[in-house]
Amino acid sequence: MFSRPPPRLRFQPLKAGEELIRFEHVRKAFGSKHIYDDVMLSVYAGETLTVIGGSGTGKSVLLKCLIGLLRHDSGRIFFQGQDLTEFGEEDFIHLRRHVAMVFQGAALFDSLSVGENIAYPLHEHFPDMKPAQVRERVAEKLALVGLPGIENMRPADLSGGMRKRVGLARAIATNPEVILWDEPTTGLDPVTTETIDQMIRSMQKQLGCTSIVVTHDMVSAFSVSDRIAMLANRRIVQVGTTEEIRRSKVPEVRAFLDARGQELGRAAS
Ligand SMILES: Nc1ncnc2c1ncn2[C@@H]1O[C@H](COP(=O)(O)OP(=O)(O)OP(=O)(O)O)[C@@H](O)[C@H]1O
Repeated sequence: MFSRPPPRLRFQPLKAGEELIRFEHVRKAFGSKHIYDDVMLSVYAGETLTVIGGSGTGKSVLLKCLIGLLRHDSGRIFFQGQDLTEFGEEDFIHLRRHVAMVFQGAALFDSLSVGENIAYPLHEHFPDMKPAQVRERVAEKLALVGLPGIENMRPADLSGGMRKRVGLARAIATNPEVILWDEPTTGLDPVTTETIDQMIRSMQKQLGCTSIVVTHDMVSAFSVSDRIAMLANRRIVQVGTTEEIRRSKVPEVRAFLDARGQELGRAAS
């Protein structure tokens, strides 16, 4: 009988503040288009780190390389000291039970109900889970994102904000320790944006999750982050606390913030 090899990932419970993820001299190109020449970045357990940068600088690609949806060309990506460069697809499937991604646009399956969408990763990662346990887990996660009892609705009937929250409920169904947020507030109105920002913060406070957020919404970035890293010129040009970034003299960061000064001014007024 075919048997799966044992997962390579040895996952240990996290201690807040310990280095959890490290990008070391990571390079990535698509054909002749160089995305990263030398990306260096550490992420610490329990923090919310936001990656900012202009359009097309490779913010989403960074998240995808971390969970094996894309492979980097050289350099190393470590997760709890384990080198993901050596991981195969089976290992990444196991990793994605611990590191879940909330996709831009939620990426729900329109042919499935909300409940079936949230149950999907449970079937993938816990095939022996009993139907009653699955139903209970789905209900628990929907309640956590403030949408109790909508299991039977269809994704097509949901507002943009609701879709994002269902996408979050699906991402956290397996109780992951790390949540990756790809443009969580893009295309949302200010009130819904504030709700999603609160969700990011509450995942950290209530569940102790580590979050990596990718956004070009600087109001959200300053609101949710412990630290901010900026991607420009194919590398991380600065990483620091929100205050350090606000007062940054790094030219790429300054230019990025100044271009968004109006947006930030509006949020402050
Ligand atoms: N699978 C792929 N094949 C080829 N090119 C890709 C692929 N994925 C991303 N790219 C390219 O890599 C670059 C970085 O993409 P990425 O989505 O990470 O940008 P981003 O910084 O998240 O931008 P945005 O803020 O506009 O979403 C873009 O030029 C994109 O077209």
